[in-house]
Amino acid sequence: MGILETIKDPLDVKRLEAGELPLLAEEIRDLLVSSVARAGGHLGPNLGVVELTIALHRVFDSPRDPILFDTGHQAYVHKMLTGRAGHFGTLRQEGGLSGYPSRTESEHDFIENSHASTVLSYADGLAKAITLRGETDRTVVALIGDGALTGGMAWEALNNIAGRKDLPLIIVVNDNGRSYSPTIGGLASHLSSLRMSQGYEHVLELVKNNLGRVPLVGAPLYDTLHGIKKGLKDILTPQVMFEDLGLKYVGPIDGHDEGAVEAALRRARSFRGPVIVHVLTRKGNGYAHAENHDEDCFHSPQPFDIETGEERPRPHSWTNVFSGEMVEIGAERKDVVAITAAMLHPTGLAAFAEAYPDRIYDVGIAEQHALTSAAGLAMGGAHPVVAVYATFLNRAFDQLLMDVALHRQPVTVVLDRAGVTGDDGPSHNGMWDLSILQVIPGLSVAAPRDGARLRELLAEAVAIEDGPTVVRFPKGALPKDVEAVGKLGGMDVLRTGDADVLLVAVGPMAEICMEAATLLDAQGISATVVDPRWVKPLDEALVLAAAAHKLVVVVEDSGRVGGVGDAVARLLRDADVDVPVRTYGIPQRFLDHAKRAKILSEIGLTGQGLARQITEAVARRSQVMESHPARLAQPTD
Ligand SMILES: Cc1ncc(C[n+]2csc(CCOP(=O)(O)OP(=O)(O)O)c2C)c(N)n1
Ligand SMILES: CC(=O)[C@@H](O)[C@H](O)COP(=O)(O)O
Ligand SMILES: [Mg+2]
Repeated sequence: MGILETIKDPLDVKRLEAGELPLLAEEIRDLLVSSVARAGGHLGPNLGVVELTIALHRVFDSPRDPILFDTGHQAYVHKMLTGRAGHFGTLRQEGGLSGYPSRTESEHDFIENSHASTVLSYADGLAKAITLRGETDRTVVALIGDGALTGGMAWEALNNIAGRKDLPLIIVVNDNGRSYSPTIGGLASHLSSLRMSQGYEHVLELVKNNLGRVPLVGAPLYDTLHGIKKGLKDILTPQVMFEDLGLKYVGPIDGHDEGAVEAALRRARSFRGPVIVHVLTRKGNGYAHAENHDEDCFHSPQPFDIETGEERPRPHSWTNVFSGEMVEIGAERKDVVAITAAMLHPTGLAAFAEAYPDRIYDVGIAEQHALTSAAGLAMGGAHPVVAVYATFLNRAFDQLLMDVALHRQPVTVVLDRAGVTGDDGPSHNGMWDLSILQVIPGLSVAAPRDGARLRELLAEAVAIEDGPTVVRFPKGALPKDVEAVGKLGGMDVLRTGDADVLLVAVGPMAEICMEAATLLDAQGISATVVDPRWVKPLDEALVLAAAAHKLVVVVEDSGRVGGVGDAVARLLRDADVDVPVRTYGIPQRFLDHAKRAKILSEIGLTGQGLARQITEAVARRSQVMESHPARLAQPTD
């Protein structure tokens, strides 16, 4: 029986002899590789924190000492050491282990939000609460990556934490030099200068070979080293930088030397005040295909072959089309520049970056900065294209509203992963943008239904110079192109029917609307299908189309509250067109992780599901009309 199988609780980790830990680490790595090879998930980040997480659970007493993870994608080892190793066969499966911390899974898990750069704020609050309650024997531990440390919230929190010498808080900076790609910016250069300098290698060698293993003498010698390090300040700037902030700094520590990490953590805990422990790790450590994976060290691979490291091929995706179109646009429009928030490859901007290296900006995990910097670029005569995952735009809402739209700046925001994403759980679904964007004056929003329309609408968006535009599309494989059979104002008519139902298909929902229309024929219900293309502002032609039908159905891959359906209902009400509007979309709740297709099916966003719901709506409508012939003002569904 392996060691890992015996770990039911962090106490079991504490009981192990130091000599057993390398074998435990090996078993953990084996389980990480086999689990992610089967189901996909975050391999590189978790391989990099094996020794670090073992040390955390040997030094601190989770959950009394809360151990918090920024973003949470690197918490698989934490899950294994808190009794869940046996569940990794269900990783990221519906009803199985979440790929992020989950409060319902374990008392050892605290933060479920996968949006980066939040952990220090949680830690600040938790540490204040503990202090207020006089629980002096507790310590809050926050693990933050070097990438997450480029996010503004992290510095807001650091500023607050530095002002409180009494907070029992240990900040572990997991510095592997990468987000997906190498981390950018001034902070990263600080950290990387440390890693690259000769003097640092000497310092690390000293730390690695002497202090970590000398329990009694280690601490004073460590202080001496710190003193010496002051003399090397041109080399060890992070210490200076953090200490200038008023924060104690311990490090840099070799994050794959479990003993050294343990010693550093114990030392940091003895300070009883906010301390930064700077740990150097390697993303993908221990699995060569991840270590040597140029793009992102197997940050979040598809299922793959363990022997060869070959990932399951990814289907031709919306992102691929966006990537190619951006290169085309970049050739024609020298004013077009692109901005990524540390996700150059995942958002498809790598090809643009290669073609136009002086017109790409990677701002780090800093979406707020990305949007306001884009406003500045636009004021300077550029047309920026900011590519982010839809859910991460939430963080930059005020910047889009007050820095971009208020000044009517021609910025194009491209939202990848719009709609249900699935595997990454509730905080990753792009189900908010069509609601929050409705309130932004002067902003136009396009939702392409297929690859051909993505190319067209992206070109239209970057041609709009009197205000901001948004183009949104979902995760995953492209559907077949659906050609229009006519036009209605600026809208595409995809199918003409009689007066029964007007189906308004938002973006990729066109595919299931066409399927539903065919199924409705069999029920004797005739549906017209239109694709608005631009869902904000809505096309006035929609009013006339609606007036000619008995029921309007809007289908959107976004939260129903305040989305396109509500906008259509408002448009018709304002035009005194008294036709009932039904909206089918994502229920306004946090969706548990599961495969995208499974979630869409469960919430009725399939051809069959739609046909069934519309049939029921038409039947309800008929009953109402029979029993109350006077048309009742119909609120939206
Ligand atoms: C606000 C936000 N933007 C983007 C992402 C996407 N994302 C997930 S992990 C990651 C990289 C994190 O890098 P780092 O903090 O260094 O952790 P590592 O993966 O290196 O352990 C990014 C950009 C996110 N989760 N949250
Ligand atoms: C943790 C995080 O935010 C990303 O790594 C996310 O898991 C990427 O998901 P995709 O697979 O959709 O790129
Ligand atoms: Mg990193």
